[in-house]
Amino acid sequence: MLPDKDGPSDLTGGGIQSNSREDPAVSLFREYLRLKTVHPEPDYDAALRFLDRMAVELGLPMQKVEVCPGKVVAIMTWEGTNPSLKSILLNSHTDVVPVYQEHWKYDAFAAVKDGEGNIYGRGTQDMKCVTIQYIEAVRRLQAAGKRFARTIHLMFVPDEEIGGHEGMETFVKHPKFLNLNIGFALDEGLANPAEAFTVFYGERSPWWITVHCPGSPGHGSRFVENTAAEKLRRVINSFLDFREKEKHRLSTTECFTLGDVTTVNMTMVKGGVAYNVIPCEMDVSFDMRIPPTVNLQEFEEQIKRWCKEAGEGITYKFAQKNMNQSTTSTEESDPWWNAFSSACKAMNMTLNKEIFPAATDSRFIRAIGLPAIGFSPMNRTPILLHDHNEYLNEQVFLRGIQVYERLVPALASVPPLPGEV
Ligand code: MET
Ligand SMILES: [Zn+2]
Ligand SMILES: [Zn+2]
Repeated sequence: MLPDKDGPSDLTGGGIQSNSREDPAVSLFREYLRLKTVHPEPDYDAALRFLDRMAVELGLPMQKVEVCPGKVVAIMTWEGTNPSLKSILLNSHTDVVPVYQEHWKYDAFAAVKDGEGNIYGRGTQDMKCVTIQYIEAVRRLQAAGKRFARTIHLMFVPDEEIGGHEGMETFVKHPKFLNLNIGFALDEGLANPAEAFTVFYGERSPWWITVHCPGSPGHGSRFVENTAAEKLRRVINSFLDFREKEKHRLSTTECFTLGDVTTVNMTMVKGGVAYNVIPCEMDVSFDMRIPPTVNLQEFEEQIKRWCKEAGEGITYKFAQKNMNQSTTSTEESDPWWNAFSSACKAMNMTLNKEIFPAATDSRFIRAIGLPAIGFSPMNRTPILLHDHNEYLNEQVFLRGIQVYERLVPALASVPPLPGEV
């Protein structure tokens, strides 16, 4: 491994303080990146120990709720001067996706910083940056002696990357979640390679489907009728022809982003036992992401037709089927959006409003009727989440703290809404 410019002591992690030229917030970020909260066996205990220490440093109480065995949600609370008002949620997940280490320039869990200040590591963009930015913004606001009317909760959840079933999806139904009395939530977004920042007011619905094709078996040397493979081919053709159409619609429609079309990707195929035995069944799986503007009932009818037209006995099963298409208001008259967008405007930030192309825990928050905005303050940054060599520049990271230093007060100072005391 190449030594980075702060010297080798920096790579040891733990409590060792790095070179004095580095901002302590950057050192803390790099320390958090070194925790291996990576699937399939995330070290959630390490994250919880880290967060415990942060809560002590910030002098904030932290509750831990074990929503499922071994799956703990941690919540730090900075009480407002009027705690009866609805609170602000700053949400982040602690888990990260696996890496193909052989394709990385550096150890994906060493948080190496290169000569340009780019910090490499799994989670630099998704979304350990945001976790530390929330913490650092709160630390600085406290140091400046600030207090706000509304209570602020910093929530740290497990399992987002594997669907959130034993994380946010379960926790939003828990009485302790309702006790938080949340009025508005911030969660993750995406980097933007240009000068603007992207904000997300809704998400596409993830549908994960496996289509099962039964067929007549027989010897591999014959023209057997009604084989599983023939049916599988028609199914694949229907799904992938639709994929082509949507891809074309995206490339030919001005101002469309990925969030505005349906993506379909064939991600798994299964079947067969030997070269010369025609199999009696074959399965194919697709990852589909459907924009909130699509009628989901009609979309499923179309899938049914594709299966029916492909031959007899074809069935399908969903592993993931999100039916909630709620979006969050971005009308100027909406008090939350107004506070958010005005604070950004005051910092001369340009915002691009989009539909999130993938899925985040925001979908569970919106599904219970709460407004949520997906936002990770990373401009001038290529979108590298889940990719090899994921990185974030330290200057962009530090600027993000300043962004939250303005956003959090604006949201926590939204005047009482109709119905609030
Ligand atoms: C659909 S579960 C969410 C897992 C991950 N965030 C994704 O969008 O793929
Ligand atoms: Zn994420
Ligand atoms: Zn992710």
